[in-house]
Amino acid sequence: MLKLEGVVIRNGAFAVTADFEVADGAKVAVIGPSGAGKTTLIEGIAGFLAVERGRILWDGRDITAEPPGRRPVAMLFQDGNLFPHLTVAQNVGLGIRPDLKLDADQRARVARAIARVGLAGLEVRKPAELSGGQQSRAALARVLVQGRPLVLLDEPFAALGPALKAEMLDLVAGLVAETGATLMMVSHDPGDARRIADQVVLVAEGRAHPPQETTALLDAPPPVLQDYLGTA
Ligand SMILES: Nc1ncnc2c1ncn2[C@@H]1O[C@H](COP(=O)(O)OP(=O)(O)OP(=O)(O)O)[C@@H](O)[C@H]1O
Repeated sequence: MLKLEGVVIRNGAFAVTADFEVADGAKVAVIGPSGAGKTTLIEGIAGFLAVERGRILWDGRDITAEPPGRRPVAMLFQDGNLFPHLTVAQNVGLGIRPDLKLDADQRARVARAIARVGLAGLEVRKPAELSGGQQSRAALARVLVQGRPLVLLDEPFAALGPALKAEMLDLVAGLVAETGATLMMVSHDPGDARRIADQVVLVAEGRAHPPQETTALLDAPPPVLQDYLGTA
């Protein structure tokens, strides 16, 4: 279980506060107005931004001071997920070892992850030789191969068209269901939350609110969310 205990995460002059728990295996969308602090929250949990106050716990273990690579976290960013000079297999292999010195078992794990996201046969291609959707799949394979129990996505599919985005969201939902991982996904689209998230963390006015049931929140949004959704 992820627990944020009186957490304050700072990003320059801006700070976001969070004090809540996320249950194991939950699928949580992080939504809220632009600039409200969604990325700040996710990067604080991942360890790319320091926690100024409070503690982050995973299964009771204090991970507040751990570097990103030691946290139980795999993260997918908005862009720049793939290295252009490396093949699909090498990009995925980075999820296991940054120096890419993989043994036979590890190479087999890479192959399985690539097959699971539907890219079997494309292992030796470079990112520029893939479509946008295929690039997203390769980035997801790298998340999968890490086998981490907490998956953080920061709007990784924003550049894809609606049909392709829906396909990728369903793939993400399937992958986390298979592995039992907990998912937190930043999105600007409430439709994404309805599609795969059972809960929503609303980030607004410098505060990340505790997870609420997706349909209940989106069907009866509080004023700050109404403004954002344009339903006020
Ligand atoms: N490096 C930085 N230094 C100072 N302020 C920053 C920095 N990065 C972001 N901010 C500010 O922190 C606030 C929160 O940014 P953040 O990216 O977390 O918001 P967000 O909710 O993810 O926004 P968006 O939906 O537009 O991506 C914003 O007001 C932003 O201007």
